[in-house]
Amino acid sequence: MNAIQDTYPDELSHCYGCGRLNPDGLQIKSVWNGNEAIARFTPRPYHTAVPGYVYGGLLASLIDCHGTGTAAAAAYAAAGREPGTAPYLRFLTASLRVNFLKPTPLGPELIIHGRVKELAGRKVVVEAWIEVDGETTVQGEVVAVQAPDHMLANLLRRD
Ligand SMILES: CCCCCCCC/C=C\CCCCCCCC(=O)SCCNC(=O)CCNC(=O)[C@H](O)C(C)(C)COP(=O)(O)OP(=O)(O)OC[C@H]1O[C@@H](n2cnc3c(N)ncnc32)[C@H](O)[C@@H]1OP(=O)(O)O
Repeated sequence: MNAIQDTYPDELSHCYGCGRLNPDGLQIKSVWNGNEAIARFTPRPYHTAVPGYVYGGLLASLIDCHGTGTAAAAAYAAAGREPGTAPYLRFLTASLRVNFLKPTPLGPELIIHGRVKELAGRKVVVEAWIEVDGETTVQGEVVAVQAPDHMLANLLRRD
């Protein structure tokens, strides 16, 4: 199954967290299964907080971009539309809350989960959490708001 980020148009694919066209970014891939979205990410040694543990800012970035990706996938599904089709359902982070429940070990693959708590109008509230070796170490919530048309129009204008 395609990741939602692989369906974003090129102009909206430069985000540090989730843009497939950002060679220095995290390039996370969120796959929607009809119920939740899952992304997998293995931190690099330079993503260190203290030796052996993952930097919290990276974990927040994973929650952030997986949250906006989950919102996009869920919004297309709710509208009965094919992901990535225009007019684009692309979401910005209005609010990001992250709780670090316990230290996240550096080395193993992280599994990032995203589920929709609320979807109404242009707003999607996503609960997200990070699992490593079967334990949840981070829990968060993203309020994602659909990018207003005037913002998209500026970026998508081709002249
Ligand atoms: C980075 C800027 C890009 C600009 C160009 C965008 C076009 C490209 C689009 C897509 C590319 C995406 C690239 C990936 C992004 C990955 C994640 C990030 O890093 S995003 C960067 C950090 N986030 C921001 O910089 C947002 C800055 N904030 C804003 O621009 C506005 O505040 C925005 C669009 C988020 C909302 O403004 P409104 O005027 O459209 O919203 P209203 O109509 O007032 O609210 C809609 C609903 O959302 C709720 N809402 C709005 N802000 C909220 C908040 N902070 N907390 C809770 N709810 C909030 C409201 O209560 C309302 O809810 P009710 O419909 O009444 O239920």
